[in-house]
Amino acid sequence: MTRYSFLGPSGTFTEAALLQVPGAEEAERVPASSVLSALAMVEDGSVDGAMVPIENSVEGGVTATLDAVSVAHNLHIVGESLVPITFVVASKEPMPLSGIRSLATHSHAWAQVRRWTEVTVPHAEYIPASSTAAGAQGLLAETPVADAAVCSPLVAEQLGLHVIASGIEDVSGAVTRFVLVTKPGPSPELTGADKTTVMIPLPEDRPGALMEILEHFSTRGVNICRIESRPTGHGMGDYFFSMDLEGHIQESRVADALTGIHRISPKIRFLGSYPRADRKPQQVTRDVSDAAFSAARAWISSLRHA
Ligand SMILES: O=C(O)C(=O)Cc1ccccc1
Repeated sequence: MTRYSFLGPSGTFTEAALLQVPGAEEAERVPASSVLSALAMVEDGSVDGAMVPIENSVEGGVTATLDAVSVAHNLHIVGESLVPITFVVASKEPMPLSGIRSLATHSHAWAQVRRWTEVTVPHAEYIPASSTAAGAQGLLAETPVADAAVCSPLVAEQLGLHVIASGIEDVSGAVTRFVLVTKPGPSPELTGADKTTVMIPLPEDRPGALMEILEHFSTRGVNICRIESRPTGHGMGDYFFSMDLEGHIQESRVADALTGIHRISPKIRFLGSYPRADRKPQQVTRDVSDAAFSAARAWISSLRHA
């Protein structure tokens, strides 16, 4: 039976993301207490894959995931899921908002309700929890971790908690993007609506290196849908770029752009090509189509072998 780890316990947004994976409902789902331990289970072979948050439409990248996946040499992204995020405030017994002195939740959730909490419960202390579901569960412990929790409506319902306020997110319509990570292997097949994730170390002492890298994508019509710089941890000013591109490594324009970038940044790492969660088909202009690339290659080859 397939085994997947995820940021648990049951009822997290990450589990909702995992449940979008075909077959995950029947698979064994192994809760982990952190993103890093979910990924470690993939590395040590105790699970086949891990679902972890990577990017939020309001807060940006999830640095723990970006860094872990980019730096590890034995992890590969094979899929993505998008989960709409909405939060409630829940407590064990009914209570007025004015009575809340402490709120337990995950740091990403806290970051997304800061304005609401500042205005509505300004004196409430933030009690960090390893996930929104863990924070909610903590209310039922013999010594409750907090007066109330910020969690999903589903967790509040599953645990029989009282919902004191709902829709408390500062920006409505927020979505979190999660990735399914496995050990390295062949990428899922080309669907025509795919993404590719790469990690590109910025070469030192090369003025204009970032511009040169971006030009390779630009001239081949490869759209960048996420770009983030992260410190390598090896010294001040030493950075890598984490990027998502539209397209699949099996498409010439993507492969050709990465071939060009390899000459500028030989330590570039390919982290996977996988189907887009929104299935939005790729519009490829004629001059960067696979057919255009193979016609160009055939032409050069005919010149070299004449
Ligand atoms: O704590 C959770 O439920 C998670 O899955 C992490 C998270 C928290 C807030 C928004 C998105 C993901």
